[in-house]
Amino acid sequence: MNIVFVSSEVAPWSKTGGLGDVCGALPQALVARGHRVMVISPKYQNGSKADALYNGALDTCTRAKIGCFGAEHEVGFFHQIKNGVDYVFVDHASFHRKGSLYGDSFGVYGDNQFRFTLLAHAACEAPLQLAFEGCGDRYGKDIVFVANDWHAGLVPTLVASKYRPHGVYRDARTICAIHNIFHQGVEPSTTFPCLGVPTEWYGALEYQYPHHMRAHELDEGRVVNILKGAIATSDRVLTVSQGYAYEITTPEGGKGMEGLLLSRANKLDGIANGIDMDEWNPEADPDCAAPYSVIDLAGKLECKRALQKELGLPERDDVPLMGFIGRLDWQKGPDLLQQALHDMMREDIQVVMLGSGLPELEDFMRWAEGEYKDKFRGWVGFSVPMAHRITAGCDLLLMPSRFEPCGLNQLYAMRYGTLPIAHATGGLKDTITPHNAFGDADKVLAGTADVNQGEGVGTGWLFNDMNADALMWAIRSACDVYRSDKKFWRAMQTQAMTQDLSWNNAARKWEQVFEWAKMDPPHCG
Ligand SMILES: Nc1ncnc2c1ncn2[C@@H]1O[C@H](COP(=O)(O)OP(=O)(O)O[C@H]2O[C@H](CO)[C@@H](O)[C@H](O)[C@H]2O)[C@@H](O)[C@H]1O
Repeated sequence: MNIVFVSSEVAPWSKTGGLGDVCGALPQALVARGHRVMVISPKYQNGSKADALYNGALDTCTRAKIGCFGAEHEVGFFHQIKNGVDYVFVDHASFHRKGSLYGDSFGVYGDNQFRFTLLAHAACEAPLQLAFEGCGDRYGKDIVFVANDWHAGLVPTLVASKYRPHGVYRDARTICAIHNIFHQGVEPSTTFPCLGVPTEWYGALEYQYPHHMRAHELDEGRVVNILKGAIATSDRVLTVSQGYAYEITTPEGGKGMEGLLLSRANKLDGIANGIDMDEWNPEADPDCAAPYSVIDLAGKLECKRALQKELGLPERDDVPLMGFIGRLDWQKGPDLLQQALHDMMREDIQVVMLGSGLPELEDFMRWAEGEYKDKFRGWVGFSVPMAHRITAGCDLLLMPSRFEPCGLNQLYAMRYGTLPIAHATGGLKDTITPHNAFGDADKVLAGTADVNQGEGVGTGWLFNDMNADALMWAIRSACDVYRSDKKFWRAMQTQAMTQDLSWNNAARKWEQVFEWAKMDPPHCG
């Protein structure tokens, strides 16, 4: 199949979180399975040394003129092949600015709707227009589009409204891939004429907030919601775990989309993410102090000592060292660690948090470090090498997410023999097997345990209630095993490290969804 991913981020060129990781790695796994895959993303330039990442991408000299926001805008396309994938970067002045991908210290950019409208239009044109010199024909019209999150969400709506009625993309299918339903691309309904979507399709994008969410008596709560349009017009909807696929059909998890998603339940699937086995490989991780594997974990202790040293924590082998890596926002639940801090610090443990986000939580990390000098470190910022060192050097990884569509850090952690302690939600619940005190550690260590028959020991701890008591219960339970039963701990590490977390597994399931999409007639248009 010819498959075209559209995404606002793709690692290593651009990344603020898991979306970048997925769009960097999954396409390569699909290529390895014999597909032709293109990834389309903006060519961000912020004046830092990260701009050089795009040096390998060559100008295709193809330009597309995009009619939206009351004018015609010209975009360019840059192209680079990596591991068989065609990475295409859309070039426009609005992607060149200081700050991060979506905003700067003043908040999110006011023109994000414009920037990502351009991306979606450009992505629809690329398979028709781009012929890569020496690399075969155009992708053409018989393709599968994967529109990731709201930033790419106009793609299914454009295919249905602008192309199919004119006989283009009749054989193409569109998949709306939801990595996070929290962000939907919502703007006042008056912006609809700017989007370049035919007028009669307004209803696909319209969303009306319920009464209690409106500002005043005269506010009708009408908006254009790009993700809603994608869910309504795409041929299938896919999200990144089965648990989350269910949660988004409920009022608690759907963020207003639950009704529409329920109506499309027969076209909704959930597939847990895999991980990039080369980038996250404890046997060859250039950011870590020593290599190690499930056969010989000696290097993990060296990584722990090196991390303690780097952070200026007491270098003790016997103390459980716990990490947190993630955006400091409501989703990831760092405020729960804030609430539980004093209880945690009463235990004989060490904690390191890496993250950036809400200023009050960044300040909390700085304050906690001063308050608990021997036990707590807060690393404010975004550092991929540091994330690797924490993943390798810690004994446990804390993931108190309020909701988590899939989560990648717990997968990385398990590969590194670092056991996750997580809130039982979404993909965390799907991918972590809870500690089973009745499991057979000997069999797990010998590689003969039948995990489906209850012989597994588990790969981490899950707590059900989103409160400090539940978190502390899980932390104490984990510390208890860590201190009192080294063999059981080793067995849990073994079970965690020997799982198949590769993308190949997930890519096979994505392929199945593409096939189902191809079998059905187009949903719209
Ligand atoms: N300060 C920091 N320094 C260095 N690295 C940092 C960092 N903060 C975060 N990261 C990295 O960013 C990535 C975060 O990935 P996640 O999947 O956990 O979350 P995210 O919410 O961004 O993704 C959304 O999309 C993904 C992909 O589908 C889903 O798994 C997830 O549940 C959903 O919320 C990891 O690679 C992590 O190491």
